[in-house]
Amino acid sequence: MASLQSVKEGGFLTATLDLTLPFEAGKWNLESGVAFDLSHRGILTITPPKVSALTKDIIISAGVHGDETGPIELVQEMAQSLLQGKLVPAHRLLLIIGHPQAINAHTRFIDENMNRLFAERNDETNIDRINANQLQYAVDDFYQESPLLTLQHDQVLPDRWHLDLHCAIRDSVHYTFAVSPYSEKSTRSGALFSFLQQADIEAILLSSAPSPTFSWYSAENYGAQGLTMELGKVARLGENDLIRLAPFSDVMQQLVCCETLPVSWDDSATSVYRVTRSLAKKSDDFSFTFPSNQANFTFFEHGKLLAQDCGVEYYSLEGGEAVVFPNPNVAIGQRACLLVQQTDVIFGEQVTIAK
Ligand SMILES: O=C(O)CCC(=O)N[C@@H](CCC(=O)O)C(=O)O
Ligand SMILES: [Zn+2]
Repeated sequence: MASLQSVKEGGFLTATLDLTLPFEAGKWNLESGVAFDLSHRGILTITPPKVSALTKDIIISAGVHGDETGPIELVQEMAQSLLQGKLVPAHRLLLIIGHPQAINAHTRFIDENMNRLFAERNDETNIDRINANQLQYAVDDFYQESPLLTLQHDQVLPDRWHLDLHCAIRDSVHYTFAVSPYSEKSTRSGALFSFLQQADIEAILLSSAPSPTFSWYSAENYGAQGLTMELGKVARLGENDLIRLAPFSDVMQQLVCCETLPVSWDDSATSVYRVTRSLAKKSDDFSFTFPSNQANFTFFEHGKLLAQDCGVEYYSLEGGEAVVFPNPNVAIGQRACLLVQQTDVIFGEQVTIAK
């Protein structure tokens, strides 16, 4: 079946991954008034039948890492329901399946980690860089060409969100968690944290420095409520336990289809961590003192030797630290792990760390 027809019938993922067929762009409407614009492979903009000052601009992306397939299945499920008219969105949506070549190859990336390519426009010397640029342009177009911009008064920007869905390589003390990228902009709203709690996300990590990730790109450049969502553990396409992700999937659907969600916060229901340090790999000598499959959020008491790199030793800080995303095999210069400590937050229109 031609790829555009396949998307119209709900096969967004299948058409995105079929690289034997040339890409065919298209725009169409459903009787409900929902409008679709397939502008590039894996990039689908959906406009609701009517917009108001309460309408959000929401990006939901998956497949930035090709082997993280549970989230890709969630995006396909949502796309299918919208394309077949079973769900009617209340907000503008950009659905993205980010890296078809890596998904087809069942690998995290082809030549280099695409989720480290969002700090700037890239020289297009490999497919990861070409795709990262394509995603940057798609985000730019979606936010900059929003009809919602004309509905806002006093230079207030539309309410922008970006959920970049991933899953973890290793086991984790918290099966689901979110990473909130660092930005000087107001990108940690009470509504965002309330959404995470309603969706049963177990923990939230507050980054303390800019990162070259996709969700950071939207937060930093567009003030979006951006998150990297870690949803379970990697498995092959079709072999994911989506039941465990059902609370998240349900509330994500409500986010898309309800004009507003109730906002509330219970300090005891979600663990919040602040990133104390990001350890960068400086040489091939880098090693951890624990196994490479150590679970995310494993806690180390103060003074424990965690890693060494060319004679420099890294010990856990006062109060102890937990390790997240430990990976000694990253490219030199890249993050080998995050170290985090639990923190209290003050909940309000924006969420801040309690000093
Ligand atoms: O499990 C792992 O080690 C990696 C899972 C993953 O891809 N995580 C993201 C987090 C991005 C962020 O810090 O916002 C990544 O490493 O790109
Ligand atoms: Zn990932």
